[in-house]
Amino acid sequence: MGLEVVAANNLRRIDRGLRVLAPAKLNLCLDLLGQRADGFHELETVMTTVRLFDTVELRTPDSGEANGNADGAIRFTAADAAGRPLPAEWAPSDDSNLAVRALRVLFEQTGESRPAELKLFKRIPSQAGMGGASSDAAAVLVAANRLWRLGLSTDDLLQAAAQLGSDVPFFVAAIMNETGHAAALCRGRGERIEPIAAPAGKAIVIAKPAVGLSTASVYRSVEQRRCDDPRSQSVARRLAEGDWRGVGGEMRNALQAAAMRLAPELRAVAAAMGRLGLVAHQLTGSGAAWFGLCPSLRHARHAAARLRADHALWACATTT
Ligand SMILES: C[C@](O)(CO)[C@H](O)COP(=O)(O)OP(=O)(O)OC[C@H]1O[C@@H](n2ccc(N)nc2=O)[C@H](O)[C@@H]1O
Ligand SMILES: Nc1ncnc2c1ncn2[C@@H]1O[C@H](COP(=O)(O)OP(=O)(O)OP(=O)(O)O)[C@@H](O)[C@H]1O
Repeated sequence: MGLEVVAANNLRRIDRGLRVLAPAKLNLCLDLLGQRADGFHELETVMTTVRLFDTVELRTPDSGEANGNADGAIRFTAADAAGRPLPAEWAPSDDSNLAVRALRVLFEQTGESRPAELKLFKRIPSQAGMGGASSDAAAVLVAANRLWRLGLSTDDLLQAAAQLGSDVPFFVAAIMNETGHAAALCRGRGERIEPIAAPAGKAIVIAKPAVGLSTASVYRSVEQRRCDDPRSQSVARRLAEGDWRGVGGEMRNALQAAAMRLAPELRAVAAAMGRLGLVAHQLTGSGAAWFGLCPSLRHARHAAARLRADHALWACATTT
């Protein structure tokens, strides 16, 4: 069977299965509204997907291979974009990978398990605040539901997603979108999503130092757990209007100071971004990636090339 569009350009039928593009996200604004009794933080954050993707392939094993692949058995492999074995610091290549855990959560929720072949190709850097693991998990939930016609509603999928992580529901909503692109104002732990009808195609440069940051450690190190002047709602309005300079004028990230204390390397990244003529720049999520809004894609490409050549950073130019 050849490639055939199933429902959207980010979800395609492949032999015995589905291939899904799992996008990265950036937090254009992140406000903390206090710490909750369960230890999590109440958030208001504006998230957008960007056109940098991991690829998830989910298949029903060939009947010839079914031997030893019992009902519910998951054969999982993880690789880089070129199909080479994944370095351990990128993501686990065993059952602890969030993509595998997503399949198990779905099997538990539906009471139905299937033999499955799951392949993950990573491009999104890890411990970057770009939601790579969360997006992979969301891609698995959407793919499994479609492939095996499990009949879960969007609400069921969002509920399964919230069990896997605070960012996972945002990605389920994004991947279920026609275009695979989404922006949203997210509240609660991050799982309450209010979509923003934002124009796509805005240019961005992203850079990450070699160091990664653990999300839990960054939240633990925050000094001010409630923002005096939350800006996410205003950034969401600017984004809906396509006002990139307006977004740049108001955006901020309440986790940035804590991330910079834990990874002092970020000072050099911020300084390098500051010399590139960007509209605005800041940390995404809990880091360690840093991004800048650019006046054009050409500008973003030039900026990424300089960040790679002059500062030896992982860097890419992309769009929302
Ligand atoms: C930094 C962000 O990516 C911004 O979008 C998210 O807030 C983090 O989302 P995530 O990686 O899906 O996070 P989870 O896996 O749910 O939580 C990881 C850890 O981050 C902390 N955490 C996360 C979300 C939240 N609203 N408050 C928190 O304090 C908790 O210590 C938690 O144990
Ligand atoms: N599919 C996966 N991809 C990447 N990391 C994974 C995956 N599954 C589990 N992990 C583990 O989760 C950790 C953090 O994941 P990830 O890179 O998505 O976090 P992050 O960039 O901080 O994203 P977030 O914005 O959600 O906080 C990694 O260090 C890795 O050990």
